[in-house]
Amino acid sequence: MTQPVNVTVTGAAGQIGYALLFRIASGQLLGADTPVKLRLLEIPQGVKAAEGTAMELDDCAFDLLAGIDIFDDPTAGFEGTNVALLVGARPRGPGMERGDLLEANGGIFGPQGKALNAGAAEDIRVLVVGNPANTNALIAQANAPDIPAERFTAMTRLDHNRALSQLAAKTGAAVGDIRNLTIWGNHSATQYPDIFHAQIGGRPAVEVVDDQAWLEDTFIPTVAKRGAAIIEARGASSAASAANAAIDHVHDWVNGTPEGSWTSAAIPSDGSYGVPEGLISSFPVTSTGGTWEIVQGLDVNEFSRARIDASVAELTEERDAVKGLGLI
Ligand SMILES: NC(=O)C1=CN([C@@H]2O[C@H](COP(=O)(O)OP(=O)(O)OC[C@H]3O[C@@H](n4cnc5c(N)ncnc54)[C@H](O)[C@@H]3O)[C@@H](O)[C@H]2O)C=CC1
Ligand SMILES: O=C([O-])CC(=O)C(=O)O
Repeated sequence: MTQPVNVTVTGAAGQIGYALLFRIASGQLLGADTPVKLRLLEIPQGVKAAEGTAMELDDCAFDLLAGIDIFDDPTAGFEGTNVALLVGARPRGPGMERGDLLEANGGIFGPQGKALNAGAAEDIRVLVVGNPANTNALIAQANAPDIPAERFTAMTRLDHNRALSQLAAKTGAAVGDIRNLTIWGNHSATQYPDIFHAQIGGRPAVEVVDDQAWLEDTFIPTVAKRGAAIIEARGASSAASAANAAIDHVHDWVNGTPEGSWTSAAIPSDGSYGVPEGLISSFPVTSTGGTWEIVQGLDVNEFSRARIDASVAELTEERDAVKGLGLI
């Protein structure tokens, strides 16, 4: 049997944690041949609930689950870890401004970055889910100077999947017939879901849709504001769909994206498409050999350019704010 892979999940006792852990343990994150050891990291108040989840994981008798450990200290929680899913974050409370939220999360992602730097395995890969995900990833990365910068990523796969589903519903196509959608920018309401390079059953998606008003007035805002719509409907933020997207992101990162198609992930910019180098921004990406690469050479029309620029401007502001707070 192959060596188990150590997977640390922070915020393990939260709603996304509950939707995520069972799927990791069943082999959906890394594949049906890869045993996993789960490391659940919580704050002290969350440890008891994490213990309950661990009992349930035991009760599933998953073949691939080689062990579960629970921690309330990041240094111990990230010791030897290969895959870190940073889900736990400080939600925005009443009256909190963006700056307050960034500062509160700096208190989480700064120490977690240091702990990853101190003890994670050589091949560590980090996915940040906790919001504001892109900038939290930047904070963790800045605190982990010995880990290659490209190992820090943030999740826009939920946005990507939401866009796929909306496009399928509009056109009557199967989700599996749609290729090469892109989410650009920040995981926030400024994100830009781009269908200009997408294909549906081999035809350009814009041609199949043939409805610019729908694109501008329905598709883009529906995808960008879906998180808020879920909160409104469910009384709680997306959890199972967020966990599903985290599984998709890491699975494709480790096992590769299918030939001839790309997905979306927020990864450190190398300056491509005019996104300032170092910002953790969503791009069209493929993965081969365990490394994300930005899809190059796409024409960006004026409509797309303005929207990409607006989201990237927000990311730049967030970066400047955390820099001002001394968090990076
Ligand atoms: N990127 C994306 O697409 C999405 C991101 N999110 C974000 O994911 C995050 C988690 O969401 P939920 O699971 O619904 O929240 P939740 O509030 O149910 O759970 C969060 C858990 O994190 C724990 N936690 C807080 N600080 C921690 C720390 N320093 N170390 C370890 N654990 C810590 C809490 O005790 C709690 O159990 C939120 O920030 C949410 O906004 C949610 C949906 C989609
Ligand atoms: O909007 C939220 O607070 C949760 C989130 O990130 C999403 O569902 O996309």
